Amino acid sequence: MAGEKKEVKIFDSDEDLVEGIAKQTADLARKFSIQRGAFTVVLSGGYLIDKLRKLVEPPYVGEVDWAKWHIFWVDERVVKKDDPESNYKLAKNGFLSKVPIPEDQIYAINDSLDAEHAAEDYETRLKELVERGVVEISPQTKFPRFDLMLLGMGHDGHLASLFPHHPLLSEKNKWVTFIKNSPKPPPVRITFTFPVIDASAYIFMVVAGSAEVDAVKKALDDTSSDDLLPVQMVKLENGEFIWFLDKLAALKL
Ligand SMILES: O=C1O[C@H](COP(=O)(O)O)[C@@H](O)[C@H](O)[C@H]1O
Repeated sequence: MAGEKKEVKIFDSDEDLVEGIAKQTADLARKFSIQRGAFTVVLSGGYLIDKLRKLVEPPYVGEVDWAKWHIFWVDERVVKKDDPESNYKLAKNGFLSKVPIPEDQIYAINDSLDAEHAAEDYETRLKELVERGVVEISPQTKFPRFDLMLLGMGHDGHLASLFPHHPLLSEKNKWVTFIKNSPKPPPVRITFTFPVIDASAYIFMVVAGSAEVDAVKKALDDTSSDDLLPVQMVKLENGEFIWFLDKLAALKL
């Protein structure tokens, strides 16, 4: 695989969508666990977590080698882990508490730090995991290369905490950065940068329901615009970007 491969999958029902996500995630988990003895997975917040619900049911829950999984967040709100706004809490309640991933392989942000230091701390911890060979490094760009990012998109086309027209869209050096004026509350967050997202081996972009129908249309049909949505700015250097859409999200395609 060289460059970016794109695919759009449209599912007739929510059940088919969650089944499709579970099957392809389990297939990738097997592939990477065998190939490299680890499977590094990056989660977003939002309703993505609910769409992982089949993975925690038979047959997947019993077949997946959860001990190989390492969990990261593409973005996190700078709040305590038990705050209702926490992406960690969302994932813990909806997914992580239902599968036997070792606790020390779940890399939540340090919620005792302010945004700037939490971002620095997360980047330092990622560097240690690269040193230990848990997280791969892109040979081309030297940014960390995660096996799979399971992501959602906002109705304004944002992914992670990379919002339209925000200066963070042009961050080229940092792995993890922070934002204090997020247009979507809460305002203070940390986020992976584009170079990290672009180094991924696989991205599953999961969009369901009608709220993002216009963003999906623009993202997929209006690729030559000079006003690109953040999701359109992803350029995988050597990876596969797969859209998982339900019929409502794909209605205008
Ligand atoms: O604030 C956020 O929003 C996006 C999209 O969320 P959704 O509720 O529209 O699914 C999410 O991907 C991101 O992780 C989160 O912090």
